[in-house]
Amino acid sequence: MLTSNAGRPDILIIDDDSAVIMALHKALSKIGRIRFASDAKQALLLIQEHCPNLILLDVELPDMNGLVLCPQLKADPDTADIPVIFITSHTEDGFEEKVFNAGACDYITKPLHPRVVLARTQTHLAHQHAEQLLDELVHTDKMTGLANRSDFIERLQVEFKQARQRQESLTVAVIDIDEFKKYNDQFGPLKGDECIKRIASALAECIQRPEDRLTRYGGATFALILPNTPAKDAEKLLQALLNSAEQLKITHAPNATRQFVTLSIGYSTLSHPQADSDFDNWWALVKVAEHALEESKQNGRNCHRYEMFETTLTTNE
Ligand SMILES: Nc1nc2c(ncn2[C@@H]2O[C@H](COP(=O)(O)OP(=O)(O)OP(=O)(O)O)[C@@H](O)[C@H]2O)c(=O)[nH]1
Repeated sequence: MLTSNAGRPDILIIDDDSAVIMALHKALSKIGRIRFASDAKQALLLIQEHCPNLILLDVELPDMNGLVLCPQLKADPDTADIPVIFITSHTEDGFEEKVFNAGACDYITKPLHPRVVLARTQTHLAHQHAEQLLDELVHTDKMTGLANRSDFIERLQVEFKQARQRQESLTVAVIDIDEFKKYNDQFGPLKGDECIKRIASALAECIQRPEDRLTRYGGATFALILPNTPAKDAEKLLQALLNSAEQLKITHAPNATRQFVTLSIGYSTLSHPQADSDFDNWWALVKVAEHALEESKQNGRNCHRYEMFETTLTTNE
């Protein structure tokens, strides 16, 4: 699903009363891009097309009660984080509780006061923006700007599950800078950091599909998740990664095996998973890829090695 651009928040109003829509539009058009839906069906289509930053939701919609729609949005990982503010004329006892139980972050009662609508909307947009920044911070490697190890672990679990549900293959590659200790010892840690950053950028440039995830897995090690990718397709990309690092021509330490800095890669693939299989040992796939990496180191480095992943086997680590 597409997400909204950070500059101008996308606000979705779901209401079938044109007077309410006009009033909300007037109050909020200066701070965001406003879209409308007059029923739940249309709203879901708009959300699917472009994920809004905030939703203003009427309780009584022609085709569904807002108190039913809101929990549906909260149950879907793609829409769970969108703040939902109810617009309502209900003031009876217990209603407030129902709204928050449905997953709303707030509610505004009619008649609408433009300044109150604006203030509440801005508060929740600011809160959502801060949460997004925090999430980015938690999942990003500061030095390279790539996703970090926590992101890798979380994403791999999601991709592993999806690969089984869709019965698609999933490839994981572990990529390591060769003899990096020698580089560090020769040129010092600052130059070492520079080298890691240059390699990270070169690798990132090779990744074309948005669903492929390159992460900094450890010090001088990267990991790549390739959803819906059989081993033979992964091989082409991995060769391109090896070439991209070599082409940087970063002079290695004099005692290193090669004149320029190179990479070694190990990879493995979850092939033809069964949808009903209860095998969910995603970590075993990483261990097999790591084992293949060791093989490539032993085979002279600057190469990739594949190792078959047996879903009947488990690792103790
Ligand atoms: N400059 C710098 N060095 C790091 C960073 N993280 C890890 N390292 C260093 O990277 C080196 C990795 O070396 P090793 O994994 O032991 O092995 P290697 O020298 O790469 O040898 P092979 O893996 O066998 O090719 C160690 O010297 C770490 O101290 C970092 O963020 N910056």
